Amino acid sequence: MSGDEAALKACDQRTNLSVAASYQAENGFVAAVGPTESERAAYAFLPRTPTDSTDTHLVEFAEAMRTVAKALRQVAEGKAAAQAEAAEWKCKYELEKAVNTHKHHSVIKGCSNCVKDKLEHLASKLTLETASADQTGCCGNHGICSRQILQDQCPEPNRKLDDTIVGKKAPFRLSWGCNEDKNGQHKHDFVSFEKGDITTAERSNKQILLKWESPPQTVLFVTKPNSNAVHALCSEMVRWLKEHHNMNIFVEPRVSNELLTEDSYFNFIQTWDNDQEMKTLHTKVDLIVNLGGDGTVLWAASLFRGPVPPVVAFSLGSLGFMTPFSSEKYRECLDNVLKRPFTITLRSRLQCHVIRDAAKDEIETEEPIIVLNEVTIDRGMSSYLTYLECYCDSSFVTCVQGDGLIISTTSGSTAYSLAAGGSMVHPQVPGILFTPICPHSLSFRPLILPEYVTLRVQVPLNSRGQAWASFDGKGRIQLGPGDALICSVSPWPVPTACLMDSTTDFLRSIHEGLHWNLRKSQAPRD
Ligand SMILES: NC(=O)c1ccc[n+]([C@@H]2O[C@H](COP(=O)([O-])OP(=O)(O)OC[C@H]3O[C@@H](n4cnc5c(N)ncnc54)[C@H](O)[C@@H]3O)[C@@H](O)[C@H]2O)c1
Ligand SMILES: Nc1ncnc2c1ncn2[C@@H]1O[C@H](COP(=O)(O)OP(=O)(O)OP(=O)(O)O)[C@@H](O)[C@H]1O
Repeated sequence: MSGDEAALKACDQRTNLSVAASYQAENGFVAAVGPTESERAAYAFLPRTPTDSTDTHLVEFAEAMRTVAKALRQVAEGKAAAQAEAAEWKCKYELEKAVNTHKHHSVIKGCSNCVKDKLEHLASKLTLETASADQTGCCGNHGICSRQILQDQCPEPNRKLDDTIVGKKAPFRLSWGCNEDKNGQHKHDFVSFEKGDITTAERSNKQILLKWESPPQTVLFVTKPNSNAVHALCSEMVRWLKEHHNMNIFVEPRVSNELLTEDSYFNFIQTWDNDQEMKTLHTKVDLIVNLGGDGTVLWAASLFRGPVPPVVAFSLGSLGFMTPFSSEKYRECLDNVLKRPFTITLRSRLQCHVIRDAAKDEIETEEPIIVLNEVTIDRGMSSYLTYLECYCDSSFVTCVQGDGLIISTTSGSTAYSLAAGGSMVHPQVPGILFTPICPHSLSFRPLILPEYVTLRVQVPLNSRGQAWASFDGKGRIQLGPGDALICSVSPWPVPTACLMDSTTDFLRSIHEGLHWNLRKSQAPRD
């Protein structure tokens, strides 16, 4: 029995005894019946518990319990803070490791600085508000602020065989609109305190434009399986891209087999054999072409745990919140995307770590699990309520008692979180959604928290049942009492090409996909 449980039991016993003793004393049969062990304890207690003070003792007891609860919460908060800090350090370590790996890779190629710059730019989470002027001059072109984030023009003396097949990645530039202030100076800082006055800088137009610096050369196809229509379209598009744009084509191993079985014409397509090769895809692929529904976009994103190339998603599913392009017009669309600047939505992702109680608070050594929609913690097969303690950084948020909890990105806000009563949020709003599933409480409204926080969801040691975490609806992991899940925004967003722009596409998807706020118009007055 733990110290807390012992304290609880002692308080409980004390209260029961005092109530029993006073009842017996008041009813005059204490002396008539032979004393049992508990009665003897009650007699011993009697001098200290006057019969008229039962209520006082109950109040004292409640206060003692509050103190115990407060102490326990403080301990848990301390633990949460330490673990959140550990998670943050782990993320920093992983980022640093990634930078070093790429640095090493590029030293071999004789180009250390450019790749390091690339990663450092990306690692800064594309913090566009605080970007410093680049060589072409910030706000140089008609108030459009731009930063070159990918530049790969260094000589590569030791190219590997597959590099010669694939060629090097096409450099591109990201631009976003911004307003200039009276002096023609654009304020990069989000908050300024010139002359002691706190002000937020004018909001920039955060619609981001991607412009290739040289033509992209390599496309990866990610396609929905078990669909004849998708397969036929994929083989037609691969042919077209090869014949009209002379592109290098990557496909998944499954699709490679299908295409090669179909026709030896497809001998030029490339694929990968193992996870290690898959992990280097982002260094070869300029663009991802996605054929399927939202689930296929989730799948494509899951292939890239680090940087993700821009995704052009053709709608071949039923809803299509993240798939704005029509497959009928694929030639026109791909011509545009390959040759002209196009707008993108930067969709943030969440990185999740599981901490096992048995592992003495150390984060599981495996890499973080990255989600584009959400991580869900639910009760699985258990018929008990889930009981989850939630912390935001080191502050206690709440205990979830219900079917579970969804921690969602803004892109995921139109998926499971929406079904559980969460708000729909524009994908470029920097936030994390905290949405309960069937909470057994009348007042548990969903929350939206800022993107910079670390969330921790803990299954308490005295939980009646297990909890289960699933990631974008897949890969369920069991969480036992004492286990915890830690989530924060990943530094690697998914850039998806827009049909129009981020806002127009978002509103279109909620109108067309969900018939949002569709109502017959009120009849005019007679
Ligand atoms: N009650 C629910 O609404 C519910 C339950 C479980 C899972 N889901 C969602 O399904 C997702 C997995 O999708 P899947 O395609 O692999 O499974 P799936 O094939 O079961 O499809 C689930 C549906 O969710 C839609 N969807 C997925 N992501 C979306 C998004 N960001 N915005 C709007 N709709 C979206 C899909 O278009 C599809 O119609 C999970 O991430 C979760 O969000 C929803
Ligand atoms: N390349 C892939 N490899 C393996 N599984 C995939 C791949 N692409 C998609 N899937 C899975 O196939 C399922 C269906 O895909 P998707 O959601 O794109 O199609 P859909 O259900 O027809 O469309 P919608 O989601 O719009 O209703 C999803 O569960 C998804 O995870």
